[in-house]
Amino acid sequence: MSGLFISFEGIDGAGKSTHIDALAQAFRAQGRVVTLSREPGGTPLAEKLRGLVLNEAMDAMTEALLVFAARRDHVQQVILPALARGEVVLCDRFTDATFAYQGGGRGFDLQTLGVLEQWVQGTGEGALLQPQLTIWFDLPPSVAAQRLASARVPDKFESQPQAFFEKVAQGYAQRLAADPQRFARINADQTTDAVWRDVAQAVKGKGLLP
Ligand SMILES: Nc1ncnc2c1ncn2[C@@H]1O[C@H](COP(=O)(O)OP(=O)(O)OP(=O)(O)O)[C@@H](O)[C@H]1O
Ligand SMILES: Cc1cn([C@H]2C[C@H](O)[C@@H](COP(=O)(O)O)O2)c(=O)[nH]c1=O
Repeated sequence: MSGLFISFEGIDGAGKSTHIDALAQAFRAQGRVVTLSREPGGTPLAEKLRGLVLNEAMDAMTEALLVFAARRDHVQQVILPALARGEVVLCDRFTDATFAYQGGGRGFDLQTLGVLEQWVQGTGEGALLQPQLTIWFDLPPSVAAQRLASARVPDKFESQPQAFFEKVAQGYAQRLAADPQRFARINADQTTDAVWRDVAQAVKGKGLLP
């Protein structure tokens, strides 16, 4: 069986985590082995870098370099081996988040991010490791802020103003426009059941679940 790589994206509080476990269960019910992971993070080293990125003040380039360093370790240690074993890798965020947060939100140069993407995810002869499917939970920043206000103490990104998340959302929209086949855009401003229905439909629509 060939490996399958799915990523989940959206602004903070968009509702990704709520559905990743449910999708893992759906794949396990089909007899698939599932690797659940997240970015930044997913390895001991990358989790240390996550702690820095989410808690320390730094400029946009430092943030970009740290998330790509974490990604390199994660890709080498976890994602590629799991795909080689034929597993389903469900990853809470991947490189689209860097283009959205560091590129869109922070305004860091997109061309430089493209070079780093090639370095970190290049698999030879110009090919790039990318998810087969990216599920983008699209939620207005005002709604996400309301959801998060009652959910947890905000980290460095979650404390950003609404205008930052408007730019992050534009960053995601640009990534979708550049690679529409890979993306499923989900209206996350619905009940949890309705969002799950759309998530399941997106995965089935790609022929990844019966
Ligand atoms: N459809 C929904 N309607 C109302 N509340 C929701 C919905 N989906 C998730 N929530 C709630 O919103 C909050 C954020 O959800 P969740 O943690 O799944 O988002 P997330 O995208 O994983 O966020 P982050 O990326 O910041 O970790 C949680 O309290 C969750 O219970
Ligand atoms: C991969 C990645 C993530 N971020 C930001 C986005 C979120 O605010 C946090 C991760 O927190 P989550 O609760 O696990 O969603 O990190 C980023 O700025 N750049 C990235 O590449």
